[in-house]
Amino acid sequence: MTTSTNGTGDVDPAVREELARLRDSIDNIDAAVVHMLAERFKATQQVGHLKAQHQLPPADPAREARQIERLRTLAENAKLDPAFAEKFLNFIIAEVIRHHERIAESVENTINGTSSQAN
Ligand SMILES: O=C(O)C(=O)C[C@]1(C(=O)O)C=C[C@@H](O)C=C1
Repeated sequence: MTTSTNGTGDVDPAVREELARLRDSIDNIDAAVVHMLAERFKATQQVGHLKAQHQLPPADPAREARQIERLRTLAENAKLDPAFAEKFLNFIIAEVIRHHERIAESVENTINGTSSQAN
């Protein structure tokens, strides 16, 4: 293995620059992911309210199966591990379902005249 230190323990400036450039790109991607997730959760909050108002169940396993199938194909085409893409989507959906359940409880409590609020 080659070393990028110059013998005094300092990292080669060219390597340091390349690392900084790549980290800038990673920071931009992470920011985009956060913004996209925020938009997704804004949409799913609205779905949660719609479902609660019309007594629809928080989870829709058939819809999830279609989403997973679609995301796995997208991941394969993008050379991303489809198993990772599936785990990531399941992780997000589990959180969405938790939010849906909280919203449903809150709507029920409102109908029954008991307090508490979810947004
Ligand atoms: O599409 C819905 O019905 C949703 O509630 C959204 C969503 C999702 O996060 O994509 C969440 C829960 C359902 O099981 C399926 C999909």
